Amino acid sequence: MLTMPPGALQGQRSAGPPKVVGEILKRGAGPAAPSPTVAVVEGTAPGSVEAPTAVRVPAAPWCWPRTWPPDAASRHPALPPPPPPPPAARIAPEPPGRRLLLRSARNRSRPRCPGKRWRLSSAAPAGSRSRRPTSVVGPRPPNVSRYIYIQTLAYVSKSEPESNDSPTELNSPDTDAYWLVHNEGFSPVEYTRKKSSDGSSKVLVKVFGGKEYAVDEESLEKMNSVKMQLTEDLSQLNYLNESSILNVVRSRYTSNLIHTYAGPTMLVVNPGSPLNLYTDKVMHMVKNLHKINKQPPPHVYAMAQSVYMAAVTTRRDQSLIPMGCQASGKSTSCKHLLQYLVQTAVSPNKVVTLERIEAMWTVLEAFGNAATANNPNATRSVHLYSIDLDQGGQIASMSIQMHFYDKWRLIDHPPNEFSFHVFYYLLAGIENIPALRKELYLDQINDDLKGVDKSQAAVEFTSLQSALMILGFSNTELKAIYAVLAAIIHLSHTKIVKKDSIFKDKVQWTWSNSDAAKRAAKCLGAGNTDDLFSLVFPDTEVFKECDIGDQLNALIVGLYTETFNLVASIINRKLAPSIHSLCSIIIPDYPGYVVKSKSALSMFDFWTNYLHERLLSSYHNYAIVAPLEKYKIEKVETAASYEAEFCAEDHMLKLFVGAKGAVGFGRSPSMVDLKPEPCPGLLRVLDDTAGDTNLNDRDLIEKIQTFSNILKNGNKPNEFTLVHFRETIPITYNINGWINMCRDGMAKTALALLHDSSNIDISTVFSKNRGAGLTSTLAIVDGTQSLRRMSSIRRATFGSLSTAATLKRKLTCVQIRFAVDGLVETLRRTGQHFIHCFIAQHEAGFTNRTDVAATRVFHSVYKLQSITLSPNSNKANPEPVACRWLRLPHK
Ligand SMILES: Nc1ncnc2c1ncn2[C@@H]1O[C@H](COP(=O)(O)OP(=O)(O)OP(=O)(O)O)[C@@H](O)[C@H]1O
Repeated sequence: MLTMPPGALQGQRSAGPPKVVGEILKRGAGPAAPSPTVAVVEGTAPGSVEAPTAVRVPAAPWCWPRTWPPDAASRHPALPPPPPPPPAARIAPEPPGRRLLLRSARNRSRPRCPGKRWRLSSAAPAGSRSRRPTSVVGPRPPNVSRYIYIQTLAYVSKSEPESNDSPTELNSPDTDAYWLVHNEGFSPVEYTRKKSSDGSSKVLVKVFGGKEYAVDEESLEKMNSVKMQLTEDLSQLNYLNESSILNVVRSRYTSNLIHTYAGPTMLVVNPGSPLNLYTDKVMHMVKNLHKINKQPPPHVYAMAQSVYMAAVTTRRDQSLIPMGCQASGKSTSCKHLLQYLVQTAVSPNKVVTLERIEAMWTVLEAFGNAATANNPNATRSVHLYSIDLDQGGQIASMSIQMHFYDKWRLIDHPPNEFSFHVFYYLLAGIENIPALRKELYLDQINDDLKGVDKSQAAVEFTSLQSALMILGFSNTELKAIYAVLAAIIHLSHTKIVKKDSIFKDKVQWTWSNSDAAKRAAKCLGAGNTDDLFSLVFPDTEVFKECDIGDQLNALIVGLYTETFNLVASIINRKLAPSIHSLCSIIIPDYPGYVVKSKSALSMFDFWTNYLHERLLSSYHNYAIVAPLEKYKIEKVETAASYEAEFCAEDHMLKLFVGAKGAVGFGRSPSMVDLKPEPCPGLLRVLDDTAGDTNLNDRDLIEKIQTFSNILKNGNKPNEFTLVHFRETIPITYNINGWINMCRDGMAKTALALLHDSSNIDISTVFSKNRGAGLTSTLAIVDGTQSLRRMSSIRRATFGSLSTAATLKRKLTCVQIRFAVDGLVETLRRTGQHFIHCFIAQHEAGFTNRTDVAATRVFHSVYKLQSITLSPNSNKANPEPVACRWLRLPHK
């Protein structure tokens, strides 16, 4: 279980930049540096990037056309097109009053637009080109130091985006430039003239300084002025299309500007290596800009500040939800958000301090993170951080909820991946504590750290220990936790095998490695090996041969789950005293989804993707459905096609939860309904199959295969494919062992074993702790203000266990469904704010269309929001470009 290939731990914390991004950075990033071939893609993890057919991009943006692939002409054979229809203005200009109304609504929910605000308050005469009289910032407030004030002024002057509302600019020759979208990416071209000789719809475009091509008009996207290249807010773009959005994000990224506003949400591109962006100075700057009523440039700190202000002014719970694939930077963003909040809303009682937050992070990473193929420090558990604010807007307390984690990783994991960090830390670090090592019999384990950077792991163990001390773990608690971890390590060295028996008709079982079993029994305080065996398998006759091994695995999982629960509950004890709080800021951190993987994905990835689907649905509702509803009420005209394209039914959610369950997703509670339904969802099929003890994996795949036509069979008989995220990312799952994983037989046994342990430390600590062991799958740690307010999770999980569904509810799969429902419902009740995290993929051309699935998902939202909400929408032709991505075939 714990064996690691060489170099396993070497890359963890000190991993440096992911390979791909590292290569980009090596080429040099900065305004003066040549633009690297970078497309911003979400969904391709660094480790799994396949180098696409790269489009070579010269240094200056205006030379990009040379990258046009040689076979482009054959793909777009030159045919004379008919004259183009004038681009239809899809959105009627808003009446002035209504526009104001909309803008004010937008301003409430998002950071203010600096340019607009400045022009409104400017004393400059009409038509003046002077951009910034100092009066805009106003006199220095008494509480702002002169130094900071001057610095801030200088910063504001630099960060002011280029003015883009002058009609002359909009009609500049720049606007004759287009992006030509092709299979390899997008290239800037000059629109020349229509070809109509053969009556086809092809148009002639000229690559800057190069050849002419006849292309479909549909493949052209209007280019924005070059001045908008580094715009801070995508909604400020005059022409919103996928190429322009990617071009801005890409250009900003190469200038080390990794944050970009996109209406009320924010995009963050993972720089891959630490940038000097998260310093105290930046934090002060964001705070000071806020004090002088000025919108800070895009930054996660700015996002945290606006969410904090929303919580304080509305007294309503707010949430900040990072979204993205594996290694896209979600956890890093969460850390920075927490860091800013803790330093801004200083806890008066000193309960929540930066030191404790960092310690909490270290502990949770050790227990809940693991090295995967895509990320050496991948989050493998779902957490919800809740910061509770008091009447004065200061932090009263903080709590974490741990929802579910990749417990199956304890038993088995892909060959190039590892188990949870804590095991390696313990094995390496305990070498420096010989007495404890001997006490836990870990001196007899010598192969688990083969190839591991032991010194690095030992350093991590030291910091884990100091973090545990900071969080108030007592010596007894530490000893109990280490003992259970050591027992898990010993149990992983043994199996259950058949024993030679004198009774021919009776099968007898024993430990394959009785020494390891003995050590485990001693660590757990469970007597000798026979005692442990009879505790785990009270009646071996009822077990089938294949189930015996599963019982042992389930015991290991049960023990680790209880330990993880205990850790979470002790952290909460320290950070969440019973103090009255008014509202909370909630930040979820959860594993990212995997887009490209060499092997089919596991059940945990299935659940993670389900969670992502649900959050994407919430986001979709927040960003598209809700604004459209508002327009309807306010009788603002919008393009009908938007509704058709964006508000279409979400087939994937319907597939997951059935037609009935999918109704009202994102807007109304959608707790799992266990009553029979004619068209049950995929999750129900899983529950039903796992609930029937006579069925196995083969039955499950049979049921799945006859389930729906949008669900495709994988390459192998035990695989199936789902096209996730609004039908953009196909993901293949391998269902081997799913049914056993769903049946959680040993949770109670593990808890009972710990409670009845003859090891006083273990029995005291585990029976004393209330939060531990409520269920084996999720730890709902009780007792804090925010949790009392957000009772949905507890109700969903523990309510009415006497119904006929009780049995089913004990299944792991049902518990995870409840956990996801509860989590999404908790977030739904708050004011939601989203941060989209992305990975830059080098050598992807300007964008590899087949890889930008998530980009397709997110940009459409900005297109809609920006065009309908942007003050620019009636100044130039906004030319909403049809969403081709919806029609692109998957490769
Ligand atoms: N803003 C940033 N600045 C510097 N490095 C970053 C930033 N964001 C992410 N990284 C780096 O990228 C790597 C992956 O980040 P992180 O673990 O936060 O991703 P994640 O989305 O949480 O991944 P997973 O879903 O696998 O948990 C880390 O090594 C981290 O240091």
